[in-house]
Amino acid sequence: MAGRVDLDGNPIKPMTICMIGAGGFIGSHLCEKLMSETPHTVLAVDVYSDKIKHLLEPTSLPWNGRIQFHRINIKNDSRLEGLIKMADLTVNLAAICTPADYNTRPLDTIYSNFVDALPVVKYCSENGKRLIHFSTCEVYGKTIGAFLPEDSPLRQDPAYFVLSEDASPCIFGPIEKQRWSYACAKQLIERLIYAEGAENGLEFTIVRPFNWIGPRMDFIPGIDGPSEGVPRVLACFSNNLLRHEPLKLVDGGHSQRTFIYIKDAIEAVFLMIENPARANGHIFNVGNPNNEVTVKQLAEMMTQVYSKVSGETPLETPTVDVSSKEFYGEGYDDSDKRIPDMTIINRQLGWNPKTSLWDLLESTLTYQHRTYAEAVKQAMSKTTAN
Ligand SMILES: NC(=O)c1ccc[n+]([C@@H]2O[C@H](COP(=O)([O-])OP(=O)(O)OC[C@H]3O[C@@H](n4cnc5c(N)ncnc54)[C@H](O)[C@@H]3O)[C@@H](O)[C@H]2O)c1
Ligand SMILES: O=C(O)[C@H]1O[C@H](OP(=O)(O)OP(=O)(O)OC[C@H]2O[C@@H](n3ccc(=O)[nH]c3=O)[C@H](O)[C@@H]2O)[C@H](O)[C@@H](O)[C@@H]1O
Repeated sequence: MAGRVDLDGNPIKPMTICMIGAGGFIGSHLCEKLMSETPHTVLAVDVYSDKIKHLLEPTSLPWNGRIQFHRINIKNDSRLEGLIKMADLTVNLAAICTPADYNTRPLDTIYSNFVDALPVVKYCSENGKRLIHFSTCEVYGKTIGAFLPEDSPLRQDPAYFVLSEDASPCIFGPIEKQRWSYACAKQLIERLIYAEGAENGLEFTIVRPFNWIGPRMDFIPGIDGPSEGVPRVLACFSNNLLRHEPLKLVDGGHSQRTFIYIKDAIEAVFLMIENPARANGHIFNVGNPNNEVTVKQLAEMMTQVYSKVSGETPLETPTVDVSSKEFYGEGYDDSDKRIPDMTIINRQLGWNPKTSLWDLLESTLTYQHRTYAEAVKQAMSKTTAN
């Protein structure tokens, strides 16, 4: 750890980071890397700590004293401002960010992604503290190309689908499509942070993750989350594979996504944390444009990879189509395609993703199998016995 320097060759001083939402998927990976590779201190704020328990106990861990857990709900806790004041930097990850909630719990979604983030922005601005705020690629909504005729040659032109921070519009569906409650709340908090920067000098960085996936993402329904819960696609498909049931393709699985390995993405956040002069005032796409698939192709690849890591033969019919209304309920809508423009992050931080989709699925599904296969088997045999 000694002699660590930033991208401009300046020594990196140890800092204190207030990380809100540290107990979630991204937070757990960020805390892990900060503890093992840097001398920084983390004030970890969340309502849950299960995913970072291995970093908090036992007290003999080499980073003992450099990570403190604060069980705080940021909706209503006066201790938050004190923690932000104690820190050099605040990283805000707290959010409701599972699509199944956007149309079924739109109020909670808007409060979580906009209203609850307001005090965090305010405290950072008033106390002259730096903020890294987690937004989403969903702020782009749909591509311009989605509105062209199916056979238009312009659909192949990157100008109509590549999503760039400083040029692409944000295209959401009508209000009754409540899917967009999340994207709209995230967009408004981005605009507020940007305005705090412009009018009051807030030092900020906004991160727009593009489908980061890996171990510890969300939950497996009925095992470490509610049986009726609907997590994001990686956990939905993992759950189907663990239970030997067909993977459900919403509206045929034609939507396209680019998936990036969490460990590649965390490298980018690291560079932002330790290179404030290059990261402040910027909005960054963080994704892997080389890993594009349709959801149907993702299902097929996950089926193949899972068979390899588990040694189990895939089902004869590995997928089944389901309507979005049946799967998510009224008010669902979808982003058609998500290719991140990498120009700004390349220029500012020299960062590029490394891991192919096959490789990231192999390590992630190995983890899923090792962590959950036995528990799922036991839960299923109990259900059969009853
Ligand atoms: N994973 C991705 O690919 C992805 C993509 C786009 C955007 N994001 C954004 O990144 C952030 C983190 O995402 P994640 O995948 O780690 O999600 P996550 O749900 O695993 O983590 C969010 C954490 O915030 C905590 N939290 C929520 N409300 C809170 C509150 N009121 N008080 C205290 N803690 C609270 C939750 O308990 C959870 O541990 C979110 O803002 C999300 O919108 C993630
Ligand atoms: O990860 C991101 O970058 C962002 O996008 C996600 O949104 P989305 O990609 O639509 O969510 P997933 O649940 O991962 O679904 C991906 C696609 O798979 C489909 N899907 C999902 C689950 C399933 O079982 N079957 C299925 O076909 C969905 O309809 C969607 O088209 C979430 O909104 C956020 O976590 C985040 O902001």
